[in-house]
Amino acid sequence: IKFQVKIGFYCVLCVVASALTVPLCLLRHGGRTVRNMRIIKNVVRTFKYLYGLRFEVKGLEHFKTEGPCVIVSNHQSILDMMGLMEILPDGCVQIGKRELLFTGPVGFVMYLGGVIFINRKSTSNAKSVMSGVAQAMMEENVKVWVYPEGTRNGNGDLLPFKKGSFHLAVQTQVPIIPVVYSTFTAFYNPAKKLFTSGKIQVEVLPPIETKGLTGDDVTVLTEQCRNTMRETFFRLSGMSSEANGSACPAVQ
Ligand SMILES: CCCCC/C=C\C/C=C\CCCCCCCC(=O)SCCNC(=O)CCNC(=O)[C@H](O)C(C)(C)COP(=O)(O)OP(=O)(O)OC[C@H]1O[C@@H](n2cnc3c(N)ncnc32)[C@H](O)[C@@H]1OP(=O)(O)O
Ligand SMILES: CCCCCCCC/C=C\CCCCCCCC(=O)OC[C@@H](O)COP(=O)(O)O
Repeated sequence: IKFQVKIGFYCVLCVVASALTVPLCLLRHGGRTVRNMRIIKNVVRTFKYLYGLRFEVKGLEHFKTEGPCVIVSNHQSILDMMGLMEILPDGCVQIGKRELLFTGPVGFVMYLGGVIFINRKSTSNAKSVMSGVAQAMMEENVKVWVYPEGTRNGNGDLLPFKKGSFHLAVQTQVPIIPVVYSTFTAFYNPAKKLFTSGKIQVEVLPPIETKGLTGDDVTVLTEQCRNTMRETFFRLSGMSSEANGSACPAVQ
């Protein structure tokens, strides 16, 4: 029951905070713009105190690169939104599934913040949205945050990566900046109905340059980036990776 109440409260909090933030965004900037993300970020960053969550962040200097880039990170839960806002650089929009647009005030505030919605059920639609993103990224100098696993995954490992964000980076020749969050399983586990306070280690990794790469390099690039993120994920989570690809808690 306590678990459901905490998650329920999180959803209510998101809805109420969004409903209050929508007028702020409209009054401040008049409509959809990535500049609203600053307002949203400041609101969301207060949520962690209600849940006793702490973020320990390393590598923020890697965000200091000027100009557009593609940020990729692991995706464990709807709670990731707090981790995202904890470190989100200015001028950065996220790619989200289209269904999120229809969540009332939450969808509206995402829209106002510039979130780009994709239809995951249609590869051709998702690809054409991504090529629009490529153009906007370069013309409007924005960064794009993508969850390359394409869905939430709380199983203590990373899912295979979708290639859309890597195509995007190669097509625009911008760097990829990986961000890794340690596993939530010690404090948040829906299967065990566990949701307590906890600490999350976050690491922003050095940019991966894509200058000179072509579409033919995307598969290798995707795999290399995933391997680096996976190693970091296990290290930050205090786990050791096994040769068969599964993960187990380190014996310490
Ligand atoms: C104030 C209070 C506020 C309260 C809170 C409210 C709001 C907070 C505000 C903001 C927070 C926002 C947070 C948003 C989080 C949202 C998280 C999500 O929704 S995650 C789910 C959606 N995201 C993704 O899916 C991204 C990752 N997916 C991809 O990149 C995919 O590749 C894809 C582009 C979606 C396409 O996927 P699909 O499954 O259809 O196809 P494949 O990936 O299998 O690709 C098939 C084939 O095509 C090639 N390909 C892919 N993309 C391209 C491309 N751009 N160009 C060329 N080719 C492409 C790919 O390589 C495959 O070919 P092959 O197998 O031969 O290699
Ligand atoms: C009028 C309709 C009202 C509906 C009320 C909706 C209530 C909104 C509830 C919770 C808000 C939490 C918003 C956090 C945003 C985080 C986005 C997120 O993490 O989405 C999950 C998505 O990445 C992957 O989805 P799947 O794992 O594939 O599934």
